[in-house]
Amino acid sequence: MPSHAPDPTDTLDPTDPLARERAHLAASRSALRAMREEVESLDIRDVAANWVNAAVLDAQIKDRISALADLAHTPLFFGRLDYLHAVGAEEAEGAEGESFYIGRRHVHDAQGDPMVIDWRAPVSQPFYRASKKNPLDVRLRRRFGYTGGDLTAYEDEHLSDPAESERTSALLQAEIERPRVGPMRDIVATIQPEQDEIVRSGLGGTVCVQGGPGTGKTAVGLHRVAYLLYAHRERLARTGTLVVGPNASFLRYIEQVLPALGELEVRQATVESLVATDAVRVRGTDPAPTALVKGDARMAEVLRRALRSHVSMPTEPLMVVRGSRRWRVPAYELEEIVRELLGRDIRYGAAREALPQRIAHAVLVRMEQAGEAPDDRVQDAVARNSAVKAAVKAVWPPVDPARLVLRLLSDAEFLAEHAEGVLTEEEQRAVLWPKPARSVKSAPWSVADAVLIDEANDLVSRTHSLGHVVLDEAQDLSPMQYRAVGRRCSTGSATVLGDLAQGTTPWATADWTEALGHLGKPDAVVEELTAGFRVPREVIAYASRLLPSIAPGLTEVRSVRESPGALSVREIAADAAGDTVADAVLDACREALKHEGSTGLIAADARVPALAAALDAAGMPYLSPGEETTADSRLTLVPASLAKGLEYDYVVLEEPAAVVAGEPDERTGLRRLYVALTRAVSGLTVLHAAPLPAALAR
Ligand SMILES: Nc1ncnc2c1ncn2[C@@H]1O[C@H](COP(=O)(O)OP(=O)(O)OP(=O)(O)O)[C@@H](O)[C@H]1O
Repeated sequence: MPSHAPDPTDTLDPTDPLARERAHLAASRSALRAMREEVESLDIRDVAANWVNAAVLDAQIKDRISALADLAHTPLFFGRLDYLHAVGAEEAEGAEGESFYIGRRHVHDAQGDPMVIDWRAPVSQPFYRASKKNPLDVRLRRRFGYTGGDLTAYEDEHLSDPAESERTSALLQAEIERPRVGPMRDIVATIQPEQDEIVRSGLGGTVCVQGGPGTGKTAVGLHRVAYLLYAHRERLARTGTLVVGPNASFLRYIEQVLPALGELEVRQATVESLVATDAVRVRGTDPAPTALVKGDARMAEVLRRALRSHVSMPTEPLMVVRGSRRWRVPAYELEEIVRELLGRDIRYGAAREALPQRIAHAVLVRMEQAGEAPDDRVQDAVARNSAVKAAVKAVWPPVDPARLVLRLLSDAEFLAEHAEGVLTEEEQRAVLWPKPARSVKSAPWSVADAVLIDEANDLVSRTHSLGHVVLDEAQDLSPMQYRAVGRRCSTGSATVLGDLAQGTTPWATADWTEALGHLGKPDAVVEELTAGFRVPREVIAYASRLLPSIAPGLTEVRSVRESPGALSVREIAADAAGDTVADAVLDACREALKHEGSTGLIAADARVPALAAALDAAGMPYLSPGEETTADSRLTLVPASLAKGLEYDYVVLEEPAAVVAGEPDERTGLRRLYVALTRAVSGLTVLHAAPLPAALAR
């Protein structure tokens, strides 16, 4: 596969391929400008009937204008495909194949002919999937290399030429090796075949991706939403899409990927923010054993029972007076109605709303039997009759979900009544608050409690389901949290991304099939990604020493990085307090900062204040995780608990033993360490004064 470097003189030669490609780039850019100008010049005064329409249209136009922006540093196209035959034509027809430029968005000329094809279009797919073994009718695949915004190189693969051997692409490799500054970026130019299969899998099915650190799970998930939005734009615009990530700093890190792909409407949230309500303020924390029980799926059954216990069987007949007549519905018949509603798979609130009409219907039957001919209006009126209302209130009272949970966590008897046979006595004691709470407002709600309230909410009235949800770092969710996410895609589909070896919660997922059951998607397909794009060979080999202790049986990541990576493990002297000497840490950071790109200083959460003070004292500015690295500010101080999902060119990891000790048990500690060890793109320096954990020291 020949690579072509630029020759400044040949830009003038129209027969030179690079010059021609540059000319196509220039022409595409002006075509894009023309498309943007056309939208900008739209006058909506005549078409918008009222100000609401006008505002909506105006917002859509603004979005469209920003989607049509030509970003100086994002190349308009990154590849070209020359087909052997016309797309869709029979090969025998011998029609000359067309050539297509593949880019982030569609660009057409004044005649409407395509200049650049969206990477998500069907004709673009072979750019990602075609190989020498299966050329997919592609004669030539060309990748473009850019320096700044300038097209400076290209690389050809003649996929249908048996004489040309298959080699890895230097441009692709260069893209993978490129140092990181700033937030996460898209990978449209270099999506790999196994990733593309996940990205383009249909909207109907849920896909779960197990993949080690840096295998591109997050990237794949985000590109899948972009793909689905392209392929099912109308449906998803109606139903909505959502990306769920572990914390706010992670969401900030990934937030620019979808807008860069032209998708501005995807909501991003944490599970906590999803279940948050105005009435319930989270300010409490649970000890691990409590959180473990509260996050257990059996809590859903306890809630269901507790809620249904509010329904009581009618013991009195109902008497409805209309005009001079009285209509009597006996208790046994009311009971039948209630039992029928209880037996149906409808929400508590929906059943409560249906009940007056059912009772009214029973009254109407009696009216008909007496020779009257009541119509629907009469039935409505009976349903609104005060006696009916009172009966409904007595039999099927309204329930406030937060109050229901409050009572379960405060009232040992009420809990025992509904947890009988579901939770052990010890488990019941674990979930009860030490002191009963008086009101929803003052209760010490925890994150796990908010999830319980969300479950109760859904039992009362169905949660709105979106069209597609991407769930990242899924391995850390409790069963109850999976359920919370699952009800937000109950009629849609999901992309579940995670790594069992990186689970650091006491309830971390041990098995994807079980987790997918909690999500309500038991039929989801589980795919595995094993090619590692982030972590260089030596570094991943070092981190993988932990795998047998933290997730036996998982496949080790195979780094596709060319660079072996700089790995340095240094023992340093401890100070009087037994801590690593801050000077050594600062020196290692200075050393790392000599390289291009970002540096992350990762340490046990408890060590962060001391390190922050040392950095301040040394006059070294630093960022918090998720804050954007810039050319001037490239050092981030990262508490180990926030490192998940993030990456830095160079990582200085302070005191592995402290990272392990920061967690309640050793396995979780080693998993936390595994996460910290796998954040580096180019180099990792491990500094320790305490002995290294045995699994690592091996
Ligand atoms: N096909 C690809 N081409 C170029 N870069 C890629 C590709 N796939 C992934 N990467 C890069 O590899 C890095 C790791 O990707 P990503 O964060 O998606 O991995 P992950 O599996 O979610 O990792 P973790 O388990 O640590 O959260 C990112 O910088 C991403 O851009």
